[in-house]
Amino acid sequence: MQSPIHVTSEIGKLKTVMLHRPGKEIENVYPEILHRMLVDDIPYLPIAQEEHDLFAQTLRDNGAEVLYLEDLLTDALANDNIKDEFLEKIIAESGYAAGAIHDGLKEFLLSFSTKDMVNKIIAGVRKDEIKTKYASLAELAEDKDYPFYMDPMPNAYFTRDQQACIGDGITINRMTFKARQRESLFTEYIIKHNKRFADKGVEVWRNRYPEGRIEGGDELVLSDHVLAIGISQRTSAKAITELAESLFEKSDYDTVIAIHIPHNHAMMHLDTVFTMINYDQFTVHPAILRDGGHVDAYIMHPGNNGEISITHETNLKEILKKALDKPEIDLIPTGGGDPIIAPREQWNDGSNTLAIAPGVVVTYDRNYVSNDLLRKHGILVHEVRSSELSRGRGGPRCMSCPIVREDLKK
Ligand SMILES: NC(=O)NCCC[C@H](N)C(=O)O
Repeated sequence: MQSPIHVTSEIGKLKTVMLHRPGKEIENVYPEILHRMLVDDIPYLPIAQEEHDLFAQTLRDNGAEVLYLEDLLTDALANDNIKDEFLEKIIAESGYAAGAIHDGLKEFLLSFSTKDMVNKIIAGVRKDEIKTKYASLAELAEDKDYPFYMDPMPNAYFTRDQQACIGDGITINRMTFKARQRESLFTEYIIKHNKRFADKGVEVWRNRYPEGRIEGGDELVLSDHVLAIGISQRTSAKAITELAESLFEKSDYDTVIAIHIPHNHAMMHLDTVFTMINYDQFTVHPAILRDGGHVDAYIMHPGNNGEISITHETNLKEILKKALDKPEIDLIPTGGGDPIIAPREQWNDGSNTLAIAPGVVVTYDRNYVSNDLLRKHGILVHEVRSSELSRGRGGPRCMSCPIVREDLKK
């Protein structure tokens, strides 16, 4: 049976992609919680939505089917029993497994249509929106001034991270920070219960329950047998090992390149500093390269007796040449490598390009130095508006989860 998920590269023509249109969750962020919510500023919602609609239209204009996370989840919850089970889980993961607040939240959320309920869960539930029949002292007195029972999910529009499609399967991710952990429960329900995916042979390479942390921004599908993964602020060596074991056992993937990157907010995932844009071309933020273009990379292959063999290599170009079987690799530096322009444009996701076909990318318009350089290297660049979307600290790759891409010609 043909899986509804099929992604064997970063660059094959994009056929189907999942997005989330930013909603009220953006307006439930205020300065005191910015840091914990993993954003650096508060986007102006009407403009963020306009920009996001233009991004989605750019993808459609180039032949991609755009699916929205909120619609996929709504359809997955069509059956009342599944909706009830989902509500129990999301309320428990929000901190209320039982009790008056649990009951109040459930009654409140069930008063909406399923679509509005999904949007409400993403937006967050304020304390003054529900009435509880009885509240314990802890519920009344602890965190009295905190306004939410259910926190908003302002990062939900970065649909890259909650999961990642690899080959005919998916990783449903255990995310690092509390602010994002509930988001991958949505993916679990979509894969299990949305008719497009349920019982259609989708392999789950790794689900959200093992201990190791992993996020899709670190998972780069370089080919039909090579995966690159960031060892980063968001993805641990443990999760990478578990994923490699699963892929080597169950899929055609035989190479996992784990690349160590700085562990900080500006470079939280591998795709904030390194993306594939053509058969032999990549964007790279110069700050991850030591003299002579070196990184710390660990190349993993299936070894003997189910073990994994690991070699340490450092020359990024050589690693990529070998993994992709190419005579040369063009590494295009963000901001031309300038000491001010490169970090400025990287901060606003100048390295975070989304390839929609080999040599064709979508980027933020604000990173004009990097965009011009891409053009000079022969890349076709579709720029999208980015004043507000970029405030969430993610770019076009972060905002998209490819579900189907065309295979590359061999
Ligand atoms: N793949 C990505 O780099 N996604 C960007 C996620 C930004 C979001 N504010 C976060 O910190 O998780």
